[in-house]
This record gives sequence, C-alpha cells and structure tokens, in this order.
Amino acid sequence: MSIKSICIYGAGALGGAIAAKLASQAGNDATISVVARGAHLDAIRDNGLSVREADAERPLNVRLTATDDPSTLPPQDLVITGLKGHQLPPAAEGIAGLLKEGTRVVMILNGIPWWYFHRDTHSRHAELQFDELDPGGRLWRLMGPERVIGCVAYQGAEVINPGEIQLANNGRFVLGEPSGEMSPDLEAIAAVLTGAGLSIATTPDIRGEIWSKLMGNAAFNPISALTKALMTDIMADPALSATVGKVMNEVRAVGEALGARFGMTVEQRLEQSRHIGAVRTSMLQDLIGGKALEITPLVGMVVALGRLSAVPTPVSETILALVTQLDRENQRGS
Ligand SMILES: NC(=O)C1=CN([C@@H]2O[C@H](COP(=O)(O)OP(=O)(O)OC[C@H]3O[C@@H](n4cnc5c(N)ncnc54)[C@H](OP(=O)(O)O)[C@@H]3O)[C@@H](O)[C@H]2O)C=CC1
Ligand SMILES: CC(C)(CO)C(=O)C(=O)O
Repeated sequence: MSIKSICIYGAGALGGAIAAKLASQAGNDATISVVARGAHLDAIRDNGLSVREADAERPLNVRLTATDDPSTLPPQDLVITGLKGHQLPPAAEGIAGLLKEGTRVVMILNGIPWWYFHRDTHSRHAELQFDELDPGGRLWRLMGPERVIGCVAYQGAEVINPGEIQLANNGRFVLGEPSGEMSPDLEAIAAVLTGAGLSIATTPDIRGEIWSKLMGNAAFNPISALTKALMTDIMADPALSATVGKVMNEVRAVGEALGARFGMTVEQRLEQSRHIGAVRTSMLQDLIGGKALEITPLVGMVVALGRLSAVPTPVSETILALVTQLDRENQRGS
C-alpha cells in the first residue's frame, strides 16, 4: 500500500504522540491530520501539539490539521485510532467516512478489542461478535474487521494539559494482522511509523500479545482506579501485588482456554511491571479527569470470556463490580 495520507482519530495521549512524531518527520511526505475535541483541540489549533519525551529537555511541537468533524477530511490511506474502547462505537460513522478502498485502520487498544474473533483460527469462536464492545455491530458493519491492524502499546503517556502530552518511557508498539499474516500492508505501516522514530514491532500473533498485555491492565488499571495508587505503589504493597497476581492467573487461564499463547509467565509479567515506574494508569487518569472508565475491554471481557470458556474468574468479578460502581459515582460527579 502507498501511504500518502494518515489521520489519527482520537489524538489523546498515545494518538497525539504518534501524530506529533509523524508530523515532525522531515522525510515523511504523507499528509497528517488529527481528529480531536474540546479544549485539547482548541489548544492544538492555537498552539500546536506538544509532546515531551521521557528524557527530553524540550517538547516537540508541531502544527497540523486538526478538527472535530472528520467529514471535513478526505478519505485516507491510513487511519490510526487512539480512542478508548468505549469511545469507538460512537465514532464508527466518523471513522467510516475516512475510508476508501484499501484503507487500513490501526487500532491502539488495551484489552479485548471488538474485532477479537475475526479470523481467529485458534478458538472455536471465529467471527463471534460482542454487543458490549460493539453495540449493534456498528463497527463491524460500518468499518469492517478486515481493515483492522491490531496494536498493543507498551508506551505510557498522559495528556497533562490541553495540547500537551507527556511520555513516561520510550515504549514499544506491537502491530499485527488479525489473520496472523505478515502482510505487505503490515510491513508498509510499520515502516512509516518506524521512520517517524517510533519503536515498532510486528507479530504473527497479535492475540498472544493482547493477552500478555491484558494480564497487567486487567489488574493494574482497575486496582489503580479503586485505590488511586501509582504502579510502583501497587507493586510495593504485598496485599495489592498479591491481588494483581491472582487476576493475572485468571486472565492467563481464560486466554489459554481460548487457545491464546502467552509470551510470558505470570511471574515474568509481575517482574516486568516492577520496571514500569511511578505511572498513573490510563484508567486512573480518566478517573481523575472525571471521564468514563474503560472497564469492559479490560475487566468485563475477562469475566465474559471466562463464562464462555467455563473458567472461573472470582477475583476479576469482584473487581468488576467495584470498579463499575466507582465509574457510576464518578460519572455522577461525586
Ligand atoms: N495512556 C497510556 O499510557 C496507555 C494507553 N493505552 C490504551 O490506548 C488506548 C488509547 O488510550 P489513551 O491514549 O490513553 O487515550 P486518551 O483518553 O488519552 O485519548 C483519547 C482521545 O480521544 C478523544 N476522543 C474521544 N472520542 C472522540 C471523538 N468522537 N472525536 C474526537 N476525539 C475523541 C478523547 O477526548 P476526551 O478526553 O474529550 O474524551 C481523548 O483526547 C486505550 O485503549 C488505552 O487503554 C495503552 C497503553 C498505555
Ligand atoms: C499502565 C500502562 C502504562 C502499562 O501497563 C497501561 O497500559 C495503561 O496505563 O493503560
């Protein structure tokens, strides 16, 4: 595929960081645009989009086309979504309007994505859809799972002020086709992102990557929201880190029942988590910002897929009940 136009839909912490890097790349001849909203969009229009790398003294600042109305943009060669899982269905029509023949959509997501079972040959559930991830199958119908390139991010990032993004580390993004093919499109997209200075890997097993990452997010994100603790604080507390270990074991059991292959053990994942640093998880960032929490893909789906596979998930079920109530209260503004 030839990539001459790229739209980042949802230029928040990760999407914004990718947009800024792509736009700042001297040799990049693709047109870069972003879909953003609210005060963040106003700041990007007025002052440009700024990204501060973990170890940089001065932020990168770029000017680019920014809008909250995707219908003002032409069809794109590549769309990259940086939306939370629950923000995708309401954006389905906006994303669909950016598509033309051959457009691929990289979806940066934590947790189980709406397209998970598309071309899944390792479980008995190929093409199964989940109403809780994609109500009424709108993403499936309007966008189509065949356009998706999955993306698992090991990059910590936060919008610290409107228009300003802070990176926590120099993390990696892992890209993969749902079919597992190492396709020419996958290689072309990886090359453009690598050329922009991002750390990109490609995999024939994106579901394995999703599950390995989910071991952490199913535990740390809701526990951090419930306790307001940083990653380091959770790992330093014996009772909390033991709870993390229990959730990780549940996630692993559910994933394995669905034929997923894990790249690491629970012990290795726990050890990896010790090195992430004093990071506020994305769910804690949303709680503090009074925003809806990304619960279903990270926690709800562990429970739902556990039921589908007859794997008990008692700790995740308890955490799901607690964090769902927390989300309700937070949305009411209490
Ligand atoms: N941040 C991190 O450290 C990490 C995040 N992830 C995952 O990556 C994904 C993206 O997360 P993250 O970058 O943190 O997300 P953010 O919340 O920072 O960014 C999402 C952005 O999209 C905007 N948005 C939502 N809906 C629309 C819309 N319809 N039109 C225009 N803009 C819209 C949001 O605006 P508003 O704020 O107004 O809602 C926000 O600015 C998630 O699945 C997350 O779990 C993975 C690894 C690390
Ligand atoms: C905590 C972190 C950075 C890594 O597990 C993450 O994925 C998130 O904040 O959602």
